[in-house]
Amino acid sequence: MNNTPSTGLFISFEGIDGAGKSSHIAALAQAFKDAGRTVTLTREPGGTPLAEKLRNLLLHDAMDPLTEALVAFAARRDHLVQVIEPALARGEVVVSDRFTDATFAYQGAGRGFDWEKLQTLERMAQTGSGSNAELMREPDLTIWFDLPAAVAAERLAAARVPDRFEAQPQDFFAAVASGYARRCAAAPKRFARIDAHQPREAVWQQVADVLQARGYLQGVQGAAA
Ligand SMILES: Nc1ncnc2c1ncn2[C@@H]1O[C@H](COP(=O)(O)OP(=O)(O)O)[C@@H](O)[C@H]1O
Ligand SMILES: Cc1cn([C@H]2C[C@H](O)[C@@H](COP(=O)(O)OP(=O)(O)O)O2)c(=O)[nH]c1=O
Repeated sequence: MNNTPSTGLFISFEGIDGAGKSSHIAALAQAFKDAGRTVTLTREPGGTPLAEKLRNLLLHDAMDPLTEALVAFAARRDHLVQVIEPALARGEVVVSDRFTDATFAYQGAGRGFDWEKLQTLERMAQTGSGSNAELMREPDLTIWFDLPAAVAAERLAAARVPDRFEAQPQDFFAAVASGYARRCAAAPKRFARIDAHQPREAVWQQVADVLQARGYLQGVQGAAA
């Protein structure tokens, strides 16, 4: 039964590489579908043909930190205009694997790029992307998977061939994690911190509890595979 409101809802998932996001994003999308909502499941960098090309550059070509930030925000702008805003205007649930907090965490805290300049770019890229010219679009909820960098490294070593970011040393990911903590402290209402250093079922339960507590989804069943 669908008794959730049919206004658009924008949820982002964040965390260092290997934090365990991917294991839960599809399950959350399915839970919304089971509740009768239409879901747009997407990711950053990416989500449109142009942004996927920019993703490929970002993940594989060396570039300086400003270029990296500009490429990330260029991809984000296209993603917002082409996909996220239209879906929200249709009343859908948009679930994005990463959004702007990743740029603050990776390019800001990780690469050391100036935080205030990122805030300027954030305002430029995320304002006026939809019908409201004044609105700076942000997620309604950001689910942050917090995991020590050493644990994420162990998980990834067993899992996949690293890309340009995943190949970074553990110190880089400790810095990235501190960037997420800083963004969380600055926007405590938008952020929900998940203790990702738990078995999958316990992590899923925390995600379900957050959605229930915020009134976005009632009686969430089942754990991620
Ligand atoms: N709670 C967990 N405990 C142990 N391993 C996990 C857990 N969640 C995910 N993993 C494993 O860790 C690796 C990284 O998970 P993944 O979901 O791809 O992370 P992310 O999408 O955040 O980079 C995968 O091999 C996955 O199977
Ligand atoms: C959105 C975004 C991601 N990234 C990085 C984080 C990740 O290492 C990488 C891609 O993210 P992700 O899709 O999580 O990688 P994977 O599919 O391999 O799990 O891009 C940035 O550096 N800046 C950004 O703005």
